[in-house]
Amino acid sequence: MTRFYAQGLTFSYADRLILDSISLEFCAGEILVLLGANGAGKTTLLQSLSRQLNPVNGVVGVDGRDIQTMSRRSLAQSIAFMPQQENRGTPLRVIDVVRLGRTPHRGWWMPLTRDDSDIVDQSLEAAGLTDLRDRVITELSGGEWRRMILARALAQASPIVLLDEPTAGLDLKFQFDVLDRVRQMAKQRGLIVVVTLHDLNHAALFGDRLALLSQRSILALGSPQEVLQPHLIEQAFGVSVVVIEHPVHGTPFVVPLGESCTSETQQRHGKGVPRE
Ligand SMILES: Nc1ncnc2c1ncn2[C@@H]1O[C@H](COP(=O)(O)OP(=O)(O)OP(=O)(O)O)[C@@H](O)[C@H]1O
Repeated sequence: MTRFYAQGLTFSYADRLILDSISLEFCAGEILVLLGANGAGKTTLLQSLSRQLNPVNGVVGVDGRDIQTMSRRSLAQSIAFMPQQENRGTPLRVIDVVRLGRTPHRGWWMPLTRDDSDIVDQSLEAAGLTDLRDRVITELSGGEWRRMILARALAQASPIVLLDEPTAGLDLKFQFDVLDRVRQMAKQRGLIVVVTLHDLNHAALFGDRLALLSQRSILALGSPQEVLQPHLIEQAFGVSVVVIEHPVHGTPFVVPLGESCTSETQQRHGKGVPRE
């Protein structure tokens, strides 16, 4: 079983400290969701975990090996990363881009094996792209494009999958479909999945553990029930919320009340203030 961890991870842009000595241990079969306000450092953390960025201090380790010492190929065999943004580039077909996910396993010059093709097909299906496999990528919508980048990351079939806002720009159905598929894969294949999300209720539904980033550190780490508490959310996002139980799933369900939660606001929502 793969071991993946960050120890004392510190990152700065010039003299601006973004992450201050972050330590995390990731578990196989688990989805860990990174949460935090805009600019809290979620993408920076994911990029540091995948060696897109080099920390000024600390170590990211896979099975006891510092990722800084790994070859590009061996790193790509261990860690798949779905970026938040990417240039649209040349007019390839969707299937050609997803096939690129297999490169760390076969090299540029080797033809796809039957296994490679099966994995590509499964990844296209998981991202709901089977019908769009021959579409030229310059003709994709924003959401279709994001799903293609996700499919390419899944096709890498690495034991560690890092997804930066995989649901951004997706419609309601695909927001759920994609997270559900990723969760199934994490459980079936024992993957380590680290994902950034902005929707706290999606995080509660799909995350096994949540890490809430604030002020360059991890403010809270634990189950959705442990992390999605009003005082922690207010501290991280500056928004007052109430947290109720999801009527179907029983998970925490966060209802924002707004930036300044006055007794007047609460009264309007029928919370906390007794009627006269
Ligand atoms: N290339 C860069 N040069 C300097 N500062 C940067 C650079 N990229 C990001 N930053 C800063 O680093 C901080 C963390 O950015 P990051 O993208 O990690 O935040 P985030 O939590 O992912 O935000 P969001 O929710 O908006 O995606 C922000 O203050 C951002 O302005």
